[in-house]
Amino acid sequence: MGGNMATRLIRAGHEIVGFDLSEENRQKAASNGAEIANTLDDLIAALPERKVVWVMVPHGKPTESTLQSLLEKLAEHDIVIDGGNSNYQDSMRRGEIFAEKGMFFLDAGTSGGIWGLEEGYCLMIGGDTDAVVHVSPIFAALAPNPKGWLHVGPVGSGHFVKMVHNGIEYGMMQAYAEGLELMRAKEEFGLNLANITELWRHGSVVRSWLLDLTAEYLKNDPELKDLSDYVSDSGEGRWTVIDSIQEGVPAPVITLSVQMRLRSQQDQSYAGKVLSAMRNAFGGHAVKKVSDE
Ligand SMILES: O=C(O)[C@H](O)[C@@H](O)[C@H](O)[C@H](O)COP(=O)(O)O
Repeated sequence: MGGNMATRLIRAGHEIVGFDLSEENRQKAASNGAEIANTLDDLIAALPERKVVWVMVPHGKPTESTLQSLLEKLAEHDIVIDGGNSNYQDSMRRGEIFAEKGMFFLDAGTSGGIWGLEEGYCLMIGGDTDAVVHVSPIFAALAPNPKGWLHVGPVGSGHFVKMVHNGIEYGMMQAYAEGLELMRAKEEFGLNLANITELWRHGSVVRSWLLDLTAEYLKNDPELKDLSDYVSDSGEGRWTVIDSIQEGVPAPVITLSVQMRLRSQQDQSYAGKVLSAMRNAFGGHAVKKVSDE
């Protein structure tokens, strides 16, 4: 994703120095017009004064260690932007540490995925206002249009808003998935789900980007035969649920959507086996064995 963002910035006339641990990614960025650094030190040395570094690495340890290195290597007034899906509480903590050294840390919740290069990225920015203004040409180039980026609040708020955005993403995805499964089960109507999702894209109340992508997928592969029903998760859904509990704000749809993800990640659930065992024990009801499947 960082490579695509660099490409979009270069297309808008920005000069980019890029560093990636993977040689392949470095070469790709070079072929798209970025100046390539072979180490983080080289990257910092190549940047002009009031250095601006955009970090786009997986959240957790990779982000933490990259930011720690930058803290040691950058100087007062420099600006670091974390565009990954970091936990907002980590971003608040990092904001304080950077501020102690007179540097600026901005958290940029970034939505757009693999489509962002052409469609633009939606950016939710947290941090110091002057620093945001200083780097605003970057946000303007990455966003689809002037309304596609926003300084939402103080440091941490960008990743908080992105976390909630992803919680909503979970709920929307789960609702579409359930509706499609119900229509598929109604065999007597022989419903064509590719045609129906395409239909809903035009004037329906439930049209959306997620629906656009679903309709396109089903057009090419209506039975989804090769896909497993295992659905991974990167953490933002879980954090949204934890936050809703801490804030005392009910979020039943998002919570159940996250629970469904977790269920999808189990093969044979132990809880299901326990239910089966109890039902058999109290009622003598027949059980289905793994060997029956
Ligand atoms: O807005 C976006 O572009 C997406 O939300 C993006 O950030 C990413 O695809 C998700 O983080 C996946 O999240 P899960 O792995 O939790 O489904």
